[in-house]
Amino acid sequence: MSTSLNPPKPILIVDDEASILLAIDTTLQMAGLNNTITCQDSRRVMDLLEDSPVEAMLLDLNMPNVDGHRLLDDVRRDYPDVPVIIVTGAVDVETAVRCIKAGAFDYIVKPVEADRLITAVNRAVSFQELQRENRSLRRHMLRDDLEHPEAFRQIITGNRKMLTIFQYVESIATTSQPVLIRGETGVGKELIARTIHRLSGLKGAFVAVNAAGLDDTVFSDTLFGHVKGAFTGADTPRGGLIEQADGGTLFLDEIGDLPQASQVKLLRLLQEGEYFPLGADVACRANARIIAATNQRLSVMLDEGRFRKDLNYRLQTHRIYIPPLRDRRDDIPQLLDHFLADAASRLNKPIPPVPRELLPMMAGYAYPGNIRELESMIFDAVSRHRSGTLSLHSIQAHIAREQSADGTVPALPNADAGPPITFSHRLPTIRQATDLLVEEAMQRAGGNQSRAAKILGISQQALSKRLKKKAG
Ligand SMILES: Nc1ncnc2c1ncn2[C@@H]1O[C@H](COP(=O)(O)OP(=O)(O)OP(=O)(O)O)[C@@H](O)[C@H]1O
Repeated sequence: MSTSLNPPKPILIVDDEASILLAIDTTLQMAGLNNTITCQDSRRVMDLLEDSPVEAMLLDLNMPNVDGHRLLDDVRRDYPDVPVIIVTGAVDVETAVRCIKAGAFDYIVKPVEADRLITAVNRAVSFQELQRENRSLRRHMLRDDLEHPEAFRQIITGNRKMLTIFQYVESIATTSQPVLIRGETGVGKELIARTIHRLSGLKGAFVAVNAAGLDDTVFSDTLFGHVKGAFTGADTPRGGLIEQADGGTLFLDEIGDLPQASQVKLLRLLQEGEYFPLGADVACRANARIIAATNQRLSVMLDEGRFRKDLNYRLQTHRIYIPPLRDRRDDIPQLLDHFLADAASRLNKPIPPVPRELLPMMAGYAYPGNIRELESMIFDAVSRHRSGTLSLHSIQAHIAREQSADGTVPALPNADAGPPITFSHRLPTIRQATDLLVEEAMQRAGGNQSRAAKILGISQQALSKRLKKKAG
């Protein structure tokens, strides 16, 4: 069995027997599918469909007046997008084959088993979602622009790959299926998750849970809550965050850190739409869209058996990979302007003019912490700024520190201790200063031209030219 959020359109149940209508309706309601319409008079079905579009239809075959076979033909002809699930007492294979040939989506024999019914309805709802998503994707690919650019305002980018992600986000935002967002730390996974929620039209809240470092008990208590007496100190029952996300989005960050036992519970939540608060014997139903994120390579974790394959499979109905900043360096100038203005406004300062060297320096760095790192480098520099142009000192020191930490280049001695260059009374000529800089960079890079070029914020070819000129 799999679960769905309530579909946007109702499920129409048609049967001439009131008791069966009630039984089917109750089964769906108990499974959380409470957007239904029931109809006992088959003559009204086509009018009903004309008045209000439906997500899927459950149809009895043997009914007085208009029978199910005829209705199936009419619905397939006028509403070919509506999946029709036949629910009938007829057990013969010929009838089943005839219905499937006529375009029925599924065929269920009475007495109806709850699991079988819910699976069929969820399959029909997922099918509809997929259809909507396909249509939306096609629309977006053809349009090549965004329908709701305002929803992406907080995400600064002009990068082609990111814009394609935005189009994908628009096309999946309204489905209820889970989304898995992958990408290194600080690339903007939560920003994208929030944007999906904003575009989803869901009325409930966006609730974020970070799974990093939580053991199974803490994770379960945080997410699912507990009943009174579940553990020492649980004096009152408490609802979990899943309750707060009811009708909204639950954002599970750092999903790769989930302990195995919690992975099983999350799988149940995704598959059955159910969870157990700690200490409870009776399951509760959840109605939240799940978005998960990870900065880990799940493929490696899957191979090593640290992440469940079934959970991975269930989570990644929709997958988004956000590239690291070093793979979209064309965004750096825009981000720089944005974070300068943002830091100045938060610190209540005017936006400082920046030296020409800043951009090349920033463009040559690898940003292991991605956009969060860029943001904090700029904030730090602006907070230290007093007057004149922005000092590069803190930024240079940060880059040197990071590069030495990951072994890219040897550390700058006392990088934090003072201004990066001190001048004697007589200034060097530009040529002399450039030669000295190149020499120093080559020394710090241990003779490696590509590293030295990175330190200097120029291309390797440009450095190589300068070295040749110097030698000549
Ligand atoms: N394109 C962007 N434009 C503006 N700000 C951004 C952009 N991408 C990320 N940020 C900012 O960078 C910071 C990190 O973003 P976010 O928390 O969404 O990243 P993340 O990938 O979820 O990180 P983590 O894996 O560490 O949880 C936030 O302050 C966010 O506002």
